[in-house]
This record gives sequence, C-alpha cells and structure tokens, in this order.
Amino acid sequence: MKKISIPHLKEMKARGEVITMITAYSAWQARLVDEAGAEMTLVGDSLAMVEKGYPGTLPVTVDVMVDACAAVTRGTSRSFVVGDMPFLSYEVDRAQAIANAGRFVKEAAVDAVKLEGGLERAETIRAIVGAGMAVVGHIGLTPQSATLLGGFRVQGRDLEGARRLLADAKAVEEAGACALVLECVPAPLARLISERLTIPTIGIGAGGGCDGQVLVFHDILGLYGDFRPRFVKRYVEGGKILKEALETFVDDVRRRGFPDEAHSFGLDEALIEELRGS
Ligand SMILES: Nc1nc(=O)c2c([nH]1)NC[C@@H]1CN(c3ccc(C(=O)N[C@@H](CCC(=O)O)C(=O)O)cc3)CN21
Ligand SMILES: CC(C)C(=O)C(=O)O
Ligand SMILES: [Mg+2]
Repeated sequence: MKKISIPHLKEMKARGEVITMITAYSAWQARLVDEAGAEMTLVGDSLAMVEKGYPGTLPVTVDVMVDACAAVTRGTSRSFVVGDMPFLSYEVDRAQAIANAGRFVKEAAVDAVKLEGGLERAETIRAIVGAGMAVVGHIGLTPQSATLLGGFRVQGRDLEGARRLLADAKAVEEAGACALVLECVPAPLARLISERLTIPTIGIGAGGGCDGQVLVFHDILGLYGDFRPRFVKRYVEGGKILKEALETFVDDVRRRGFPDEAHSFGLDEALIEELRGS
C-alpha cells in the first residue's frame, strides 16, 4: 500500500472524503491502526495519561515521545505518522523548537510534528516548516495550557472566543501547517473553520463538520478506565474483555489446569528413570 502524503490528505479534503486519525504509542498499536485503514496515526502526548499513569500531559519528555514515535513508525507502513511535541519543548525559543522537531524527524522518522497554539505559535510553526519539516497545528482545548483555560473545557463558545479561534486557525494555516486539530470546539464553529481553511481540519469533540476525526486508541477500545467525556464513543469494552481473559489464566494456574501436556515439553521416559535412579 502506498504511503499517505500531504498532497493525498489535501486531495481528500478537496474531494470531501473524510480523514481518519487514531492515536498509537507502540509498534503493536500502530500496526492495528495502520491495518484498520486510518490515514493518520497520532503519537499523542496523551501517552503521559493512557500509558504512563500521569493525571495530565505535562510531564512527558521529548526523549519519551521520540522513543514512542520510533516504535510507532516501525509498526506503520501506510499511515501518515504525527508526533506530538511535549509541553515546553517548542515554547522557549525558535532554535530549540527546530532542534526538538528535528529529533522527531531524524530519530523517529515521523511524517510531521504537532504543536499546540494559534496566533502565539505561528512564528514557531513557520520556523519549523522553514527548516523543512511538516507541522500539524492544534487549537481549541489545548491540554498543555489547560490551567490557563480553566480546565478541560469546550472553547469558542462566546463571540469573542469564536473570533479568536477563527483567527488562530487562519494564522496556523498561513504559517504553513499541513493540517489542524480542533479539540473541543462547538460543531457549527468547527464546520465554519473547516470551510474557511484549505488545509484539512481533524476534530476531536468538534462535531461532524471537520475534514477528519481523531480519537485516542484507548478511548475507542475501552482501555482507559472510566474516562468517558461526551465526545468519546467506545466500540468495544476492551478493558473488561482483556481482564476476563487474564482472570481465566490466573484461575487456570491456581487450579493447576495450566500448563497441560499440550503446553509442555516432554522427555524420553527411560532417560528420566535413569536420572531418578542415580
Ligand atoms: N484518554 C484520553 N483521551 C483524550 O481524548 C485526551 C487525553 N486522554 N489526554 C489529552 C487530552 C485531554 N482531553 C480531554 C480531557 C477531558 C475533557 C473533558 O472532560 N471534557 C468535558 C467538557 C466540559 C465542557 O466544557 O462542557 C466533556 O464532558 O467532554 C476533554 C478533553 C482530550 N485528550
Ligand atoms: C487528543 C489528541 C488530539 C492529542 O493531542 C493527544 O492524544 O495527545
Ligand atoms: Mg496532545
């Protein structure tokens, strides 16, 4: 299968074909996402929460994200892989942003990096693109600055906030981003933003008017406890099913039902008798 490219994603938007993005944090997860046919795979900094047990995304480092991205690209053949740049890896100055984006590209072979922010991040996006790397933007609910937003809340609900998001979207596009994630934005506003941009928008909690949709792997599969915000749809109770299998194994071992002969290696009877005798 041919690798998905930026022109391919733009053509999908132009043709009105919806783009699917799913997160992955390891090679086996990436393989499932790729084989399921998602055009884009996001190595989200949500890794901090769903894989590392932190309550938020801030603690994850560039080293950890680059390592996860490298595993994901090894497990991917067709999907366009995007690596999330962690908190404070691109805000300090442009040189550091370019150097850190470069680590994702050189050490993990991602197709693009993603960073959070609108107008205030436009020059950084321009600098990374200027250095020859593809960038995906992310506006609306930006979890890395959730403290300033007053928590995990829907953004752009009043006229001023909605105007700001439209301006942010335009600024990210003009800075050279190849796609834009819209997180927790009212559906009619996300639709308007999507109409006003030529680059594809990928929504999470942003309604059906976006050019694409993204959800976290663990949320789709029911693998992240009882985290169920409004925008999440669970397609399988994965955690429950997997736990039942593990419980059956524990039970099998306890009652000495495992391992049986079929799962053990034999030895010639005479040989073992000889051993016993000596
Ligand atoms: N497992 C997981 N799934 C995600 O979608 C996700 C992460 N982790 N980690 C990083 C961010 C954080 N995200 C979140 C987390 C919580 C809400 C939340 O509680 N939203 C409320 C909105 C309340 C409102 O303003 O009306 C909701 O009920 O949806 C939203 C996005 C999305 N991302
Ligand atoms: C929720 C998506 C867009 C993300 O940024 C992440 O998984 O970290
Ligand atoms: Mg993220």
